Amino acid sequence: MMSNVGAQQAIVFIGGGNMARSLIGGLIAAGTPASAIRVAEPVAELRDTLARDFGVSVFGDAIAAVPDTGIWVFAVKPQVMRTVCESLAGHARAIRPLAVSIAAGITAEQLERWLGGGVGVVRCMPNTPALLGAGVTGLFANAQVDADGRAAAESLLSSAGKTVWIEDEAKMDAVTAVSGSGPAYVFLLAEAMEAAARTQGLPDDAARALVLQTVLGAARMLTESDEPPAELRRRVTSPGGTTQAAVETFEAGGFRELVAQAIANATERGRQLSAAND
Ligand SMILES: NC(=O)C1=CN([C@@H]2O[C@H](COP(=O)(O)OP(=O)(O)OC[C@H]3O[C@@H](n4cnc5c(N)ncnc54)[C@H](O)[C@@H]3O)[C@@H](O)[C@H]2O)C=CC1
Ligand SMILES: O=C(O)[C@@H]1CCC=N1
Repeated sequence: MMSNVGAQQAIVFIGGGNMARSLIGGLIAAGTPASAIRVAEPVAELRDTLARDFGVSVFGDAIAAVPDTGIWVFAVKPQVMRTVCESLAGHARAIRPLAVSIAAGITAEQLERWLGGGVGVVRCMPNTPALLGAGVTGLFANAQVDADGRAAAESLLSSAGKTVWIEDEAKMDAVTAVSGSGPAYVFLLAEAMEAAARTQGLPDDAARALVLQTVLGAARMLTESDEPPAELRRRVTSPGGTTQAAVETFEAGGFRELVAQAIANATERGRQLSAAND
């Protein structure tokens, strides 16, 4: 979907790190003019790269960057969010921006309070495939956000991939644990499969090519066929064959319970990030 955010109001990213870079890349690729995007980032090297790669305006300090902007995207770590928001509260009262946060754990109530109250907040959780326009983002809007604000946030994040609105904010920590962190689980599986392939004597480059294309092919089957994962798995698994030997090993080792526990722990860490940084 084409982004039309840039045509309406300037966007400022507060924090120009990894996720901001992914989102900015997505916005530019979707047609948002670079002139509509500003980035406040204290690290000079990151500022220079963003300006060079995307042509966006860069600032060392958020206070200098926010005037005349309609959308503030908070892309700093949860640990610094309170300080950053409080430093902008005066400007938030004057400008009444739409505040969009991508920070794990930090709640819309916290963001609104730190910004001085009466601010529309959309709490989002994107993921790194945003860099390729292949991400997915969960979004939650507080009561101050009107239909136009929802549309603006959705347009912004849809440059990064698919969007899913979450009506119960308490579930945003689960979104973070499933899709925000999720790419890392797939990368971990790929790492483990590559190492195992080498253990079985495959050369490094062959191990890598076999694993990467298997992950890509399986992801495409998951998303391009109508079959559920269990059915796709069943079709690979010949009775008494090689896949059965592997899958039985996973099951015996508690693979499903381990995944459930990992996602439960990640969800709980989101809650802790909120409490610890209040
Ligand atoms: N990395 C990921 O896969 C995802 C990260 N997130 C969230 O995105 C946020 C950013 O994460 P990353 O991009 O990975 O971290 P990062 O560390 O790459 O980026 C954060 C940036 O904020 C800058 N910063 C620090 N203080 C600042 C200030 N006062 N004003 C402006 N900028 C300031 C830092 O210099 C840094 O470049 C976090 O809150 C994280 O929870 C959300 C979804 C996925
Ligand atoms: O690990 C984290 O806390 C962030 C949020 C989701 C992905 N990275």
